[in-house]
Amino acid sequence: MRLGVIGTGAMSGAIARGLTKTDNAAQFVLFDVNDAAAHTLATDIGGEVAPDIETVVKECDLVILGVKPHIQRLVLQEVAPALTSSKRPGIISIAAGRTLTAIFQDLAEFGVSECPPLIRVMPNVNAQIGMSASAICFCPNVADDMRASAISIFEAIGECIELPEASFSVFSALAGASPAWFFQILDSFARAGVKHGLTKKQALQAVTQSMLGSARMVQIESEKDTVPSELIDRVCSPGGTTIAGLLAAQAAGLDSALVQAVDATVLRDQELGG
Ligand SMILES: NC(=O)C1=CN([C@@H]2O[C@H](COP(=O)(O)OP(=O)(O)OC[C@H]3O[C@@H](n4cnc5c(N)ncnc54)[C@H](OP(=O)(O)O)[C@@H]3O)[C@@H](O)[C@H]2O)C=CC1
Ligand SMILES: O=C(O)[C@@H]1CCC=N1
Repeated sequence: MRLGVIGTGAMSGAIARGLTKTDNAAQFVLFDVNDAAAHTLATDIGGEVAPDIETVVKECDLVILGVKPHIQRLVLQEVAPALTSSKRPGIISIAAGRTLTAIFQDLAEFGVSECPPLIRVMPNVNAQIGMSASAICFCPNVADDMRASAISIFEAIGECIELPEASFSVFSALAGASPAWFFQILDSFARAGVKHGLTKKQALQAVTQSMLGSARMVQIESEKDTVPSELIDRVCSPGGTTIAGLLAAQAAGLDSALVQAVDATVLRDQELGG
């Protein structure tokens, strides 16, 4: 399969780098206004750089639009002329907020009368190490084999669930944005460790391994229907250290800070939608 990428930045780069470490045999055709960015990625993954967007669209089976949401309309204007031929690639948007309807409305304004096969995916940056949590949804006209190809890409670089588009905003918060929050949480814990005398490296190693193990524990225990609150109780000894720390974190607004983070992300995602 020939996989096009328009906009070879942080997220597309993570997808491409992650995919080349799997046995998914995609051949990449890349384009970026920043020619150096496209060439760097091409060198890393063994792909080719196209001279323009039209070439990417004409040569590929699936094309990932990897530009920021506010740039997408501009890119769709350049994509549109190549979508009038009978062989049209699947267009995969990974942009936060941008709905399938908004994407088709833009294309229609640029002369595309019949909706092309449009696919929306919300991946995350951990795609680079095969650990993305991705959601996918499709326009009704996407053929079964194209759906399967798109799903196979995102399953190769982590987990991929089919989700109604209406749930994309909250998924974007919980899975698309959350890596940044977890990186922040790790960094904050590591600083607390430094405050108490560990080196930054020791502190980061301790808290990273603990977070990894805890996430895995939740995954494994959830198969037995054990919920996180039961796991919390297993750690909190009566009159012990953990409950003292947990209550202090809650008094400082831990729960409400996380809910507010999700609320703000959902709101911003919806603002970016049109
Ligand atoms: N970063 C993440 O973790 C995630 C991002 N996303 C989505 O992925 C998309 C890309 O985000 P991200 O990778 O962070 O952004 P980046 O800025 O890292 O990458 C975008 C790339 O597109 C290039 N570009 C800008 N304009 C054009 C154009 N007209 N034609 C071709 N290329 C262009 C940029 O070049 P230049 O830098 O020179 O402008 C840049 O190299 C966004 O829509 C975002 O919502 C989704 C999930 C997670
Ligand atoms: O910050 C953003 O808008 C993108 C979408 C999800 C993660 N990064």
